[in-house]
Amino acid sequence: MTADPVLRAVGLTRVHGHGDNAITAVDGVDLDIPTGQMLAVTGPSGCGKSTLLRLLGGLDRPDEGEVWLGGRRIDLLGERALARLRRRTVGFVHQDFQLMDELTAAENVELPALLAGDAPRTARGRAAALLDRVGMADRDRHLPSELSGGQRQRVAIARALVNTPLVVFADEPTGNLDTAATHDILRLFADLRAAGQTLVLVTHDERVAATADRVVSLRDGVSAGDTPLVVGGSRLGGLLGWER
Ligand SMILES: Nc1ncnc2c1ncn2[C@@H]1O[C@H](COP(=O)(O)OP(=O)(O)OP(=O)(O)O)[C@@H](O)[C@H]1O
Repeated sequence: MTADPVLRAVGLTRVHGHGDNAITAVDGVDLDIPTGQMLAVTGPSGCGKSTLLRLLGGLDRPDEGEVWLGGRRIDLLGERALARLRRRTVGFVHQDFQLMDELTAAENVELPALLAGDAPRTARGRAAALLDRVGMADRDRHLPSELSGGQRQRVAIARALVNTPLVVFADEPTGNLDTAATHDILRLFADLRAAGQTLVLVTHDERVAATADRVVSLRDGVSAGDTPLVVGGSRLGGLLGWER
């Protein structure tokens, strides 16, 4: 067991459906994720990766087991308390970006800060700084429809960061991107990790998994392997073509 993990799962189990249609998507998973770790969850289609991610991020509740985030048990919280905690401590990045079509890039990033109670000016300032950080400062007034896939994903990452979450979760964040855009997003995740951000990614792309500190493989909802990779070293630098 890791000392003081930022995220901990104990005996996590989630069954979808009922009776004959019941599927145990996640089956007794234990996981400790220390602050600053970049963890990749891999495995074949349907093995439970997304379900596990949603449980860890408080978007879904386990049928059995516990989820601890920032030292707090979250699976027993009521809906409102969980939503409030999620807003402040969790950032989510989806494969299909899930930006609001009618809002500009800047407004998309500001929105979670406003919902969390920040003053409009504060939210605007935070959004501007984050769009700059992800290389999108010059596109802040564009609508999502006016951006490429990679640019949309960068906006989605800025949005995930706006409330300085304890953990950023990403579900196949490069699944809809071409090679060049994938490379940009991986570089951005590597920068976040270097800045101490804890990241949990779901991917079936081995190139993406290879940029993580640690890879957990799932098979039929069960952890089938847990591989620590070289941390902060040549493996990541070599893959991205740059030295840390
Ligand atoms: N809401 C749901 N209702 C019923 N079954 C579900 C639901 N969500 C997921 N499942 C089932 O649970 C299992 C795990 O699904 P999950 O989406 O977590 O897998 P995954 O590894 O992320 O798959 P993929 O790589 O294809 O996205 C699958 O058999 C899936 O069909």
